[in-house]
Amino acid sequence: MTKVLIKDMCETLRLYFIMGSNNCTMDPEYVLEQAIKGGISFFQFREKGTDALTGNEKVIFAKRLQSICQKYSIPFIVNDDVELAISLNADGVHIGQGDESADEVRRKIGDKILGVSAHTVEEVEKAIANGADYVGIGPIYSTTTKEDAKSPQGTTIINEVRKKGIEIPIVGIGGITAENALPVMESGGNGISVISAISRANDPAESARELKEAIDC
Ligand SMILES: Cc1ncc(COP(=O)(O)OP(=O)(O)O)c(N)n1
Ligand SMILES: Cc1ncsc1CCOP(=O)(O)O
Ligand SMILES: [Mg+2]
Repeated sequence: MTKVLIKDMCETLRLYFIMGSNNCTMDPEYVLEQAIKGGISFFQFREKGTDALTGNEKVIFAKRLQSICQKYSIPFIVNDDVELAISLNADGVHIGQGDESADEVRRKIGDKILGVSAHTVEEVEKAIANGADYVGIGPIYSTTTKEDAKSPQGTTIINEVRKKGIEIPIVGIGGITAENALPVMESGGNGISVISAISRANDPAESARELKEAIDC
């Protein structure tokens, strides 16, 4: 896939689904395909934590999910593992404050999409200086999906970033559901990123549809 143009990034980030094998109660390939049918616009492969696949199994699994994304023209982003992203020719990489530095990752991935997690306005400014295409801000609400997540911070940082006139595309993350998604957009977010709201839903397609409706109104 060719690089998503920055001007299209805000729209593309609208419903960002993140998933690894240990986030699913059903077959992950089925979950991803259903999520796409329900309207997700962006996908992050995040294979980490308890029972996560490693080595060749992780690579094979990543390729299967990537080919589903390619079939539907959904950008395929790899979490943390920059070398995997490069070897798969993924559309991009998402890194956090504790991962490899953003400027180093930008140097390695050229013009692929670079997403960076940020928890303060200063971290957002630094991510921009280092070449981030978008930032993930959170946890907005409380989450049990990420073992080492910080305390929930609500939408305050998103508001602060926008009040400073910073225009980088922003997605909120952490504990987001159809019921609490709208404040993320109202505070200046361009999209929501979710794991469990879709990966653990009985009907992932319906859940994605509900999330989309919640932010489309
Ligand atoms: C869109 C998005 N935002 C934030 C994160 C969290 O990244 P990080 O802080 O590096 O934590 P891990 O996901 O690596 O555990 C994300 N993955 N995606
Ligand atoms: C990866 C990540 N980063 C901050 S919170 C979080 C987990 C989000 O998962 P969920 O949508 O299930 O709360
Ligand atoms: Mg990370």
